[in-house]
Amino acid sequence: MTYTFLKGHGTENDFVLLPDLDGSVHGALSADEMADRVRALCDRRAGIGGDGILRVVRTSAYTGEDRPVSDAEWFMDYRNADGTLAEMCGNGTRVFAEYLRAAGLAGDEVTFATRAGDKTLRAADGLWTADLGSPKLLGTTQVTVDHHFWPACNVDMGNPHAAAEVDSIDPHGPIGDLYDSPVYDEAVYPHGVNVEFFERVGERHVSMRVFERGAGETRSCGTGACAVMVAAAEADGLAIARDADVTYRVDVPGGTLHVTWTTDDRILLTGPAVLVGEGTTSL
Ligand SMILES: N[C@@H](CCC[C@H](N)C(=O)O)C(=O)O
Repeated sequence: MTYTFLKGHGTENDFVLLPDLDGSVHGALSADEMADRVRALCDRRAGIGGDGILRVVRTSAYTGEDRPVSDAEWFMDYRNADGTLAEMCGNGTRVFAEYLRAAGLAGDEVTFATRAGDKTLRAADGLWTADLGSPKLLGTTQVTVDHHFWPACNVDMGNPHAAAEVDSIDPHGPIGDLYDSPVYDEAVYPHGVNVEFFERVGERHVSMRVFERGAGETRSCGTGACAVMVAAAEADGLAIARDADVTYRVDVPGGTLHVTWTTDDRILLTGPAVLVGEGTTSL
């Protein structure tokens, strides 16, 4: 059986998109079969290659047990490259919105369902801004690489994050190459965690690297950038004492994102979304 795919990315966090509007293409697969298909598609040598999958399906046509309760027409069915489900993907929301717009299924503003609730995105000046809702600051935890350890801010952006401020994110420094997951507290994160390391570049300007749950080190992570911004803003005393919207620039290996924390406690993620091509596959 062949089916259509597209390839896209947001600051080089790259995805295979699977249009499956009425659920008839992938909906009949068992959970294990779908996980196998995701791994095959995301394989960078034998497949298309990607950090994850964005399946585009009508909310009413999604047959998974975790079907969201939502009036939104479209559901962003996100899966990590290793086949696991994830609640949220910030860069993915922009690429998903870009696909809907390019396919004539939405305009410059769209709301769709995700496993972390409905998300609204708006396009302006060639970028998309995603309203990712309120962050949850859950205290301090610890992450370790080799014999180095750092305190990290536990931030829930719909998916779990540990954001650690460090002196340097240089791969030749203590963080190293991030081939393996940093060690984290499994009691705090029983379902795994995305680990971000960030360093200060200037005022309200940071640079980060990330080890993503289910994907390894990636070139960007949108929710990770939001978690980093929240951690930096908290350290800067802006988590509570915020009398105006606050924006941080977050540099990632694949580009630049901007994250705004509004006075009404919402996180807005702004960045690019690119569709690079499409084709058919039988993977
Ligand atoms: N890259 C994404 C996050 C994707 C999901 C993550 N790996 C998880 O398992 O929570 C982003 O841009 O937010």
